[in-house]
Amino acid sequence: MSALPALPDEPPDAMEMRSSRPILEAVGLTKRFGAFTALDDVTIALQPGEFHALLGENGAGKSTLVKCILGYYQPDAGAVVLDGREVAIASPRDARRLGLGMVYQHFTLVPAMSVLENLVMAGATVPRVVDWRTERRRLAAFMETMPLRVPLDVAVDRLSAGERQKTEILKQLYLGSRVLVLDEPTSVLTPNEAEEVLSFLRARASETGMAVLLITHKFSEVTRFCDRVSVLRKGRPAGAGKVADLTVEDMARMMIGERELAEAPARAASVAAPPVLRLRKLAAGHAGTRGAIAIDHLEVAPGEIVGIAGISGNGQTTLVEVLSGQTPAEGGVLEVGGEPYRASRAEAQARKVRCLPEEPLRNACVGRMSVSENLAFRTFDHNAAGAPIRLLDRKRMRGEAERLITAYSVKTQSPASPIATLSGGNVQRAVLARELQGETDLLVVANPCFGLDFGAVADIRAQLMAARNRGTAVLLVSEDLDEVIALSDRIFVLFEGRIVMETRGGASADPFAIGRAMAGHV
Ligand SMILES: Nc1ncnc2c1ncn2[C@@H]1O[C@H](COP(=O)(O)OP(=O)(O)OP(=O)(O)O)[C@@H](O)[C@H]1O
Repeated sequence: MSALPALPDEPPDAMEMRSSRPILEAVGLTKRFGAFTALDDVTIALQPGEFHALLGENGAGKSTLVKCILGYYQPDAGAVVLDGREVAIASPRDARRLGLGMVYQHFTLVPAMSVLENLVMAGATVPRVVDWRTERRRLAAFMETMPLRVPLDVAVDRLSAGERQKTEILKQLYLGSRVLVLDEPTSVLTPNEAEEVLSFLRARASETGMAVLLITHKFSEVTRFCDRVSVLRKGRPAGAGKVADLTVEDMARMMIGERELAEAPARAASVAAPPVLRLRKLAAGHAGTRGAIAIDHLEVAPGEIVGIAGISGNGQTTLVEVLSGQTPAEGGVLEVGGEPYRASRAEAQARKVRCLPEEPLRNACVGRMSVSENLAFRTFDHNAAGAPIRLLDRKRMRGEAERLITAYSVKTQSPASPIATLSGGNVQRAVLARELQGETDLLVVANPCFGLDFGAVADIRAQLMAARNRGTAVLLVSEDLDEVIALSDRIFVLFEGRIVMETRGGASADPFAIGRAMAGHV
């Protein structure tokens, strides 16, 4: 949000001055899942000291590629070459021993252990008896050299999302990773934290010769931090080059080919009407603890999008859990359509309330069940006319699933595939497809575009605006401030569980004022 500071002195292609032999090459990697080829003859080379972006739409094969390199999957063809020599990487442990590290989108730290314990225990070889005094001294000395700060003795579950992400990165540096793969590392960071982390890693790569492979959906991160880019489309190489020689449009075209993108419908004028959702003095969670909420007053009317802006951990999750029936409210008023609401499945059905929670694979799907079954969660127990049925109508379920898969461009091998085998972005599309079916009076969405490629972001924002224009009341809870501003009619800022600011959305919103309120400065 603030003006971006200058990049480190070294020019982007400084790595060309160094040895031209790549640290790491993945050559002709192919990976099949049954009859489906997720990765087809992909080659990528990382030079010492370079920051290399890996781009591709959801399901393009980015995670599969890095999982093949890091020993999570065994490729069906191709080789991984390290310092000019082919290496066998049978497991993630082998990768770690070779100095190949990864920072995932989800956290891999042990929540109950301290930062110190996590970093020491992550070592490739942990002695049977740990000399904690020596380990602490060594780690403290290492931390002294790091501009990223996290407290060593605090349990990881007490850290903010940003601190956890920094701990994951510090862990990899402490382990001495020479190649670092970052899977959308900034998705849980505030704009300032993202800037801090990427600037630091960029400088570190230039200084030490470490190569960084950055998986991202944000073009601004590519143009600002990366030297080169490789693009995948449908599992195949779709282009590569120096970032300095490419425009954002060039990279976008490589990703999507000739396809055209959805255009967001214009915001229709709204008509004054009584609110669909009404909260008064709503409390949930243990007062005074992280994540607890105490919301004085919040209303969402038909045909409006109300955005809840806030840094992760300020009560958004609890709010969505209360509205989706996962956490009970401890006091106050929660009404939908003018009546008290407890968010049971029957009530949600009757009042036409739909919800897209955070982490939909965990919170809104059963991973081992098929895409078709997951898409039918709302409808499997009644027929097309809405009457209850006793026997599952599998034919209708499959037909409906095929319709939704096409309408929402969900990439799946078949409606019968377990939903857990879909890429993250495609799970998100599938759940949104399910939740937007039929008439919806209230739609609660949490971080709807998290992890989505730019084409999917355009599709989903268009769907949300269309739902609003049809008269649905939409509560949009998002950590992406740009998204909240672009979509919302009104914005509320949540800080430590309370609404600390209300303002208009759209072009008249002041992102700096909202950003200050998000940080508690009002
Ligand atoms: N274990 C698996 N079994 C079957 N299919 C899989 C498996 N893992 C991945 N796939 C399929 O392989 C394709 C590539 O998935 P991958 O996760 O590599 O995509 P991605 O580019 O990382 O996407 P995203 O940006 O959404 O994370 C997808 O169509 C996915 O459904």
